[in-house]
Amino acid sequence: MIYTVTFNPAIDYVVRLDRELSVGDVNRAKGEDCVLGGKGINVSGVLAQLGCESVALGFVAGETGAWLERGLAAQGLKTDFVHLDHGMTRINVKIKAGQETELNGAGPDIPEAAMKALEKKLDALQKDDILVLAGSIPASLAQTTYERLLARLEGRGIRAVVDATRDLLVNVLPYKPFLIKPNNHELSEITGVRLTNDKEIAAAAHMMQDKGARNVLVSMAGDGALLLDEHGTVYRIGCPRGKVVNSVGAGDSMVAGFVAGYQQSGGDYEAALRLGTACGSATAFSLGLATKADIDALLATM
Ligand SMILES: Nc1ncnc2c1ncn2[C@@H]1O[C@H](COP(=O)(O)OP(=O)(O)OP(=O)(O)O)[C@@H](O)[C@H]1O
Ligand SMILES: O=P(O)(O)OC[C@@]1(O)O[C@H](CO)[C@@H](O)[C@@H]1O
Repeated sequence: MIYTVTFNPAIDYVVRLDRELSVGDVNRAKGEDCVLGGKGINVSGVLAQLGCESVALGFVAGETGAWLERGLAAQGLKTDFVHLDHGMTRINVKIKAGQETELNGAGPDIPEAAMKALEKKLDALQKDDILVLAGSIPASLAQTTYERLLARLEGRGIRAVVDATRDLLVNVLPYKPFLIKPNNHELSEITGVRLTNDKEIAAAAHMMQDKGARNVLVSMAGDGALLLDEHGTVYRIGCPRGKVVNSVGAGDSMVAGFVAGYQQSGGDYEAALRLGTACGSATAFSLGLATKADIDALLATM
């Protein structure tokens, strides 16, 4: 089974402007949509499109949390959230003007009792299960939070996939995650190296592998992705063509496609990278997350 964990789910309020955002003025929207989000939840959504069952874990709070939970159930997703007594699941504002601007909330505090409730759920994981830890954590939690979960699960044969930034990601490396997926900017920030070409990106991916990551998938938005697999092979893939509508969730879709592709191909990394790319790009070319039809249509062109 695949489990995703979203510490900080969100309702994504996507606002479209027909001009550039004018900071400090009243901006009138051309239209708006609400999309259920948060990185792990997005991974679960795309996995479902690909025919892979998953359970979305994490924390929800307040009326927005209840709305999110109902919406996911209506989409047929399995969830098993810890309910927080205080605060509300955040609403993240995504402004689609000439450029994309995002305003992500801090999210509700997660008390120790709620952390323990999540750990109890994770204790039920079995050998060969996949655990996806994706996205930010509320400011009240330590940057060792993902590390704490992997330390508890160590030695149980669970494959961890981690999509996070800075210390939250770096701290899990000693626990040998199956996959990490930084984008090129995040990788540059972590390694402290300016990355200007594939050779430099591959070298930075090797640095992450030396620290413990088994597979390193570096996404580069419209420039595609580079994979350094656990055997030391580097794969480079470009993007299929299309019109970018909303790239929010493209990285999560790539993670979902990679995991599904890996499982469905019996461990073929090239196939995993191809499906990951099709999913990432199909989401970038859609308003919300990619559907199976969108993904299949792009795969046929690759
Ligand atoms: N502009 C684009 N055109 C085509 N494909 C794209 C574009 N942006 C993203 N993608 C696809 O999605 C994948 C992941 O994108 P990206 O590198 O932006 O991830 P990310 O930074 O984690 O994104 P996010 O945080 O918005 O989910 C890319 O490797 C590519 O396949
Ligand atoms: O604040 P985080 O947790 O880093 O990112 C949250 C978020 O931007 O990630 C998803 C897209 O990847 C959105 O659905 C959501 O709003």
